Amino acid sequence: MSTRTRKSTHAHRTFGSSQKRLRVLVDMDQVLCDFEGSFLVKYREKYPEEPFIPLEERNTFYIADQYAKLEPDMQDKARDIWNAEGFFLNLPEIKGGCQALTEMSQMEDVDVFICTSPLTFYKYCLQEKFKWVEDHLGPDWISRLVITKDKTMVHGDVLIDDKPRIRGVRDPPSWKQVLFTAPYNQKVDLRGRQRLNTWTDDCWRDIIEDFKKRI
Ligand SMILES: Nc1ncnc2c1ncn2[C@H]1C[C@H](O)[C@@H](COP(=O)(O)O)O1
Ligand SMILES: [Mg+2]
Repeated sequence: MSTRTRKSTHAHRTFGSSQKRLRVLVDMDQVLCDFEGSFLVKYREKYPEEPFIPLEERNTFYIADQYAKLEPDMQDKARDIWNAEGFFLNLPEIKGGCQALTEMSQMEDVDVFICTSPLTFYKYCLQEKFKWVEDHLGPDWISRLVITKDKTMVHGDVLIDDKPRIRGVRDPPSWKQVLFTAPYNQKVDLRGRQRLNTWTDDCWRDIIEDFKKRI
């Protein structure tokens, strides 16, 4: 079979139906991959004498914004950590995330895509995101990876994402955000959004079932 006509069982099953299906978009950084935890470990290894911000005291989405307040050059030191080769590739999984994604993709009438934004300094980040997905979820998921600077441009019913405020050219976006809990979003106004605290219980399943009833 040629590459053009070959379809994985997964893709065939999910794209072939005319029935209304729930399209779920799932973010990577701090939803599937532990960006914050890994940053802190690597930062402290590289700068053991410098001040740092413990995870529970992180209060801005962008790490650099909070580190800039410590000392003027701290945001550059922080940026060097995630701009380095291998940072994205070696991010540990947020516990239970890949298992939940696999199970979600097997739910009836649900299509799951990964939707993530790259760094503007994209030299390593782009290819490492693809490799991370292949390593942790398998090669079939490569065709389900959407990398965009503007998530509002991606069509979906639900976006599971940790970013407190997601803006882009489309306002409102087609999707409803489910806010995945992270240290810096604990106190934000939910503005009608649901929250998902963890992948390790079955709450995500209840949220998806609830959205299925609404489409
Ligand atoms: N907590 C974060 N601090 C700094 N930069 C971050 C953080 N989480 C994600 N990022 C980076 C990594 C990505 O390139 C973009 C957007 O991430 P996304 O999880 O897709 O919103 O910002
Ligand atoms: Mg994120």
